[in-house]
Amino acid sequence: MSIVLIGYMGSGKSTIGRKLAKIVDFEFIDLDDYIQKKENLSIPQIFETKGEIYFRKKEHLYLKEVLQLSNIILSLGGGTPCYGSNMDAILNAEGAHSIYLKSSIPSLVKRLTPEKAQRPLIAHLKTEEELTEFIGKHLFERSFYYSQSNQTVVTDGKSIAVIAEEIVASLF
Ligand SMILES: Nc1ncnc2c1ncn2[C@@H]1O[C@H](COP(=O)(O)OP(=O)(O)O)[C@@H](O)[C@H]1O
Ligand SMILES: O=C(O)C1=C[C@@H](OP(=O)(O)O)[C@@H](O)[C@H](O)C1
Ligand SMILES: [Mg+2]
Repeated sequence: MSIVLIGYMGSGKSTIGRKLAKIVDFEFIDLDDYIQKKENLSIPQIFETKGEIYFRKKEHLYLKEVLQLSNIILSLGGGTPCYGSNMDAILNAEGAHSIYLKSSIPSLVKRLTPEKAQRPLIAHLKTEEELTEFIGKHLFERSFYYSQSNQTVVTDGKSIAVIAEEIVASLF
């Protein structure tokens, strides 16, 4: 069995995935890290030099690759389930259990403000108001995909450790 973490940028996929993998002693794969290693470029460099469409093509290719693996905790990028046939591939992958880490707009704004620069889609947004407006619209569009996950876990007001333990308790 594998666990696939889904959710908007800043929902905690990478941080919670790493923690979860330690608890259950599964291999941890962060799809963004996987792409960066395979392409030998950082995510901002890929967007800057090759463009978003190239990134989405590689994201699809490597998603299919890692979905073949078992006993992994897989943290996706925020956009992964929202392009092409990716969400269907996740839902149909054998032994994969998908979890949507659901976070409110204010929580996302708070977590993403200090980390905007590493995320090309929001790096240009200057004020808290701009970030709030962008996330509100973007999350509305993407929720259609996220909400197809097998399970939803609300993250607001919970620490990383509490969320990881909640997931473990719900699964085993
Ligand atoms: N539940 C939480 N409580 C407090 N901080 C959090 C929580 N979830 C994530 N964070 C913080 O938000 C930032 C983004 O988390 P990250 O795991 O990179 O999100 P994602 O991979 O979903 O974009 C990190 O600094 C992380 O420590
Ligand atoms: O939401 C998105 O489209 C993206 C989210 C990022 O991952 P995180 O959700 O881990 O920040 C990364 O894949 C890329 O910057 C694009
Ligand atoms: Mg991440």
